[in-house]
Amino acid sequence: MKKLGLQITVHNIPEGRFMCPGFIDLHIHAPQYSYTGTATDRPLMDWLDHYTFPREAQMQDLKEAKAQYSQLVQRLISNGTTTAVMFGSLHLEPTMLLADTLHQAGLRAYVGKVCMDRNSKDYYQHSLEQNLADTEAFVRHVRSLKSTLVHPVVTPRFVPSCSPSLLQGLGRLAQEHDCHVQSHISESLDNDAFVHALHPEVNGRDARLYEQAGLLTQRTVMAHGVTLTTSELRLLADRGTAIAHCPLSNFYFADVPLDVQRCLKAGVKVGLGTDVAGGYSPSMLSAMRSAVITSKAVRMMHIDAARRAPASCLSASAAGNDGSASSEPVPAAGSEHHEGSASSPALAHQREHAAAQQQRSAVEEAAARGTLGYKEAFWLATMGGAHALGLQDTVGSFRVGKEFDAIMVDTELREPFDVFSTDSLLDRFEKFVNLGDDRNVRAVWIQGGLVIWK
Ligand SMILES: Nc1nc2[nH]cnc2c(=O)[nH]1
Repeated sequence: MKKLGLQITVHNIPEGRFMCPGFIDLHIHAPQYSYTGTATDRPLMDWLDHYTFPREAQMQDLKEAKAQYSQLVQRLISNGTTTAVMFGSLHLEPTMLLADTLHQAGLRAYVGKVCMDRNSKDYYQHSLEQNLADTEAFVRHVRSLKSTLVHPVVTPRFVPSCSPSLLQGLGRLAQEHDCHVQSHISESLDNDAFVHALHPEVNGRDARLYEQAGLLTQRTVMAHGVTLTTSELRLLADRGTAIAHCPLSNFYFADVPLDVQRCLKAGVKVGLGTDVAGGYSPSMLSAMRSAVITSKAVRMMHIDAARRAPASCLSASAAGNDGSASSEPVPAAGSEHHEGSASSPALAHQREHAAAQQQRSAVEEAAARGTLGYKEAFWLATMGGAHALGLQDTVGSFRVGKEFDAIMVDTELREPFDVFSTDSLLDRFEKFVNLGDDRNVRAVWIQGGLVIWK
């Protein structure tokens, strides 16, 4: 280093500590931080009206907003989050203040003013024109910070809150200003029912409305997507639109779990989000654990469905996934008798035997489905998020030429887990992912700058 004329201090990392890439939280609502850990008792549409809109509206008190946003940003960094994709609130000033707070703290962030022009109370919705004008003003404000870390995001809240004209206008703004887009898509059955009542012309499908408005782009991150159909997943993949998987909040709102492997197989980019306050933890370690548990639950559901499927379904599914006929079709139990058939006990026994065999195969097939482990969850929380944001050459892993967004993890604290001489470095890493918390995150760097040292 001296030869190169560089003044560099070399630090040796003590035994029991390691560095890893910082976490990328792909979906979080900043003005919901104050009630994180409470308000876990209502379904989505009710939860929004009852808790969320009133609390977000309180951000108009700029002193309160400053206090809450500063605390949130410190909490995120302390937990090892180095990039966050954030919803602000409906109002312009508090959301500009949020962007300023992120800029001052040095957190890498994509942040948006929330847009809503229907289906809320008057105190928490604006006209189409005001939403568009404020979004433009917000984009200009963030760009005026000249930050390489904080970027504006065009942010329609979700279809129930945004008229088609607003969606269209926001699609135009995103294109004109070359911005990222964030929203919610197909989050729950109550969302889908609401959208169906509003838009029977597109069969109530969020994806169709976003597509029509030009909001599905390669810079779009859509939260949830649990009820997306296969053709909608293909559409997202074609457009380069990513899904922010928010497994913890899905347990509360979603009705069905997101099958991450199905999304990845369809070519959709997937990362992880905390979805504070729908998700009650701001920690990405918690999001990783919930992602692993969700994928185990998806496998359980497949196994259970195979176990419960009546023989008639199994004989249909035994036709194979490609729809081709199986070599020995098994008439369904209780189906119309065929020539010289059920009267023979031997034939009935043969059918029962074949059906049981098919059921065993279906269960085995379901049990053989892969699930996410801690390594895959960690990948989603780092490289998955980086791909979702188009930052795969900038952050998410350690590679020459990337920016240094990193955390130093200490596993020697005896808190909140123990390590033993028998533990390898990989064991320590797995314990951190499964058992660790912010106490283990001893230092955080973003774009090479130290932002916390504890
Ligand atoms: N989880 C969640 N879903 C939403 N859908 C629309 N708004 C929200 C929100 O604030 N949180």
